[in-house]
Amino acid sequence: MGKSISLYDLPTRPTNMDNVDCEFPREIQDEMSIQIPPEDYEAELKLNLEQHKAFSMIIDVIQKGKSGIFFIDGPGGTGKTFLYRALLAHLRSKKLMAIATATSGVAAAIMPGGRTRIPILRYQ
Ligand SMILES: Nc1ncnc2c1ncn2[C@@H]1O[C@H](COP(=O)(O)OP(=O)(O)OP(=O)(O)O)[C@@H](O)[C@H]1O
Repeated sequence: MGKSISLYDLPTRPTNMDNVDCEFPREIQDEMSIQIPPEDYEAELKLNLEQHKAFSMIIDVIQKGKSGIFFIDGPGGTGKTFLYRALLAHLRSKKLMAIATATSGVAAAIMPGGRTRIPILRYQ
């Protein structure tokens, strides 16, 4: 009681949140305003051979406008998240929508814009 909400280090409220005339619903605006960490742009240049192969395969399918499901597997610490971050940065830098979801909050938190639920899929 009596404390300011600003003391709780919460994410800042998007400035366009009240713009009801905006072309896109709030969830989509939120996705489009995700900040890409500079190191995630650089991750694309640092991918190892296997990461690069997966990266190219996935981006190629997207660029061709095809659909696909990819399963990335590997022992802990082998760079799966590193690859996801490179993919997210690449797609978002091209103004494409890339929704990062995970089944646990911890897993979601290690990806920029990661979330455990996807209300955005209500929109078509
Ligand atoms: N190509 C790379 N170049 C530089 N560092 C990398 C590369 N790939 C992975 N790393 C680093 O290796 C560490 C482990 O990678 P990452 O967290 O992506 O592994 P993971 O497969 O997702 O692990 P886990 O399954 O345990 O979550 C991280 O510090 C990451 O930054």
